[in-house]
Amino acid sequence: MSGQLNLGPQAAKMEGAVIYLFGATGDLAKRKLYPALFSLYKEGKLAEDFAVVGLARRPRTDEQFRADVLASIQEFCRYKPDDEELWSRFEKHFVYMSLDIHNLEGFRELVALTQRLEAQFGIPGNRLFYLALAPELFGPVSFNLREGGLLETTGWHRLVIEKPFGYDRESARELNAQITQVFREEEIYRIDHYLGKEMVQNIEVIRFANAFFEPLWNNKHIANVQISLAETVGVEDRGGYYDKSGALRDMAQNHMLQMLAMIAMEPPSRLHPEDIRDEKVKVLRSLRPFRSPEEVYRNVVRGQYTAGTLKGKPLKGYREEDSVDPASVTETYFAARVFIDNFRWAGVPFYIRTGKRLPVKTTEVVIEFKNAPAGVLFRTRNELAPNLLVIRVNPMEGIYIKINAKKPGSDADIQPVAMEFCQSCQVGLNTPEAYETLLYDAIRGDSTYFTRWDEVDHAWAFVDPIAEAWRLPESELLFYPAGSWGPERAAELLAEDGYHWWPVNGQDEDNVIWISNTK
Ligand SMILES: NC(=O)C1=CN([C@@H]2O[C@H](COP(=O)(O)OP(=O)(O)OC[C@H]3O[C@@H](n4cnc5c(N)ncnc54)[C@H](OP(=O)(O)O)[C@@H]3O)[C@@H](O)[C@H]2O)C=CC1
Ligand SMILES: O=C1O[C@H](COP(=O)(O)O)[C@@H](O)[C@H](O)[C@H]1O
Repeated sequence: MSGQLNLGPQAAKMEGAVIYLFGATGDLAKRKLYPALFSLYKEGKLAEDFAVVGLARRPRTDEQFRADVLASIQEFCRYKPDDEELWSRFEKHFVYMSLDIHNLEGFRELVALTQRLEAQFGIPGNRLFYLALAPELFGPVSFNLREGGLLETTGWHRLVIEKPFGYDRESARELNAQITQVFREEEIYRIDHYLGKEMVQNIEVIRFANAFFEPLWNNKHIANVQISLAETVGVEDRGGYYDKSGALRDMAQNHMLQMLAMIAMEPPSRLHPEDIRDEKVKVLRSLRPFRSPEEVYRNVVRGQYTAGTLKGKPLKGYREEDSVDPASVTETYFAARVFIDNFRWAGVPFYIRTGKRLPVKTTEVVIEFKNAPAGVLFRTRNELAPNLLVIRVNPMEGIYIKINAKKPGSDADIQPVAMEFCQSCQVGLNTPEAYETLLYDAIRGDSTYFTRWDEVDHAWAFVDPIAEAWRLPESELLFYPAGSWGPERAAELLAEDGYHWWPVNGQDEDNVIWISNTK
């Protein structure tokens, strides 16, 4: 039922709803959620039958709240609110109520406000509860929504929750037990914003809508898979959260394993949310677990940035960042060699890495194919480069394939040629933001690109032994200067298997010829 892939007769239907934004004064609402709502409205994806109730403890009048929303859209939205008539229609849908989520009486008052909004905007009793709150508040909000009477409605009700979903498997299970006392699994939409990205959703299309990739998509033809999620930013003003989380929990447990699952899953029998998620779960269940701390140390790299420079600008080390423990051992870099123990992928290493304060901001997936049979043809020529399929997720979007071809005018010298489809160059960088896509899907009831509980549970099962091994005194934290590519050990991981990390972000070896819709 995905809007992106399956807009057929069974496409999810857009219905009006009251959207309750818990955490309305917070950073996420400001940077992502208000801009997403405005873009949806501007593009006509939200009609007039909706209302947004901003909820947080701070006092705000409706007017102040609307001014905050306007400021956030001016700063962060891909559309500017310069059409006054459109803006004045849009802002009327926003109201604010000061509410401490522990105050049950306040939830009862919210019922009265809801009824007024439903009547005013002709909303048929549908309610979307978006929790842009710290996870420890998810349980109490859920209980108070039920006890306060907000779930007694003639329409649907859905709960959208932010990451992190737990700190480890046990805490995730506790959290899930709390919210499932109130909401059914199919009413819970767990956000992983990477699943809302155009090119992550495009993985399915590239794989399943092209005849020539899928037959090669296995251990007979693929040598290794590399997933890089590099960031130039440090921890910014989120040091308090990040120092307790680290790259493993912040990025690997969710975004990286989700991308890995999309690359590795079997074709689903239908493009139905449950069928797709069933296939992803099978991948996560097949991840080879690290059975001892030694296995973790052999296959996983844990790094932290020290002071360095990026584009000539001096940068502090992680331990000097605001709200970070000066003796912190939290990792800002994570890399691992991972295997999927199933028939399709047996023996194929998946190398995954993520880090803060790396030289470029980029998310890319490289599929490296096995070489043509060695020594049969062209053995006297220069060494052949392997074929690559590269999926560029973020911020540039597109794909390229790298093949070998004869160097024109030469004596049949062979050179690599990269053929690129740069999607963002063609449509501009104005593709929908992940949060736009996901909010739209949640309102339409399309859960394809939200993580189901069993996915989260299996991801924690894989990650927990790594975190446990890192707690032992013999675990080594490697340091890398800000602005570098991370600890050298991450390169050794691949070198041990005869591979190397392919350059990302369109950088490449000098001898590659580019054929691109950009150049
Ligand atoms: N910011 C980001 O980029 C990302 C955030 N997330 C997740 O989103 C969630 C929110 O993050 P973020 O916006 O950054 O956090 P902030 O700390 O900026 O905002 C928290 C919000 O919660 C409200 N709040 C806190 N306690 C209560 C309470 N008892 N009753 C009612 N409201 C309360 C605060 O408002 P007030 O103080 O007025 O009550 C504020 O609006 C977290 O789970 C985070 O991990 C996930 C990915 C990215
Ligand atoms: O979830 C998170 O993602 C961001 C990176 O997201 P992107 O869309 O900008 O690639 C990361 O900076 C943050 O630490 C993490 O919580």
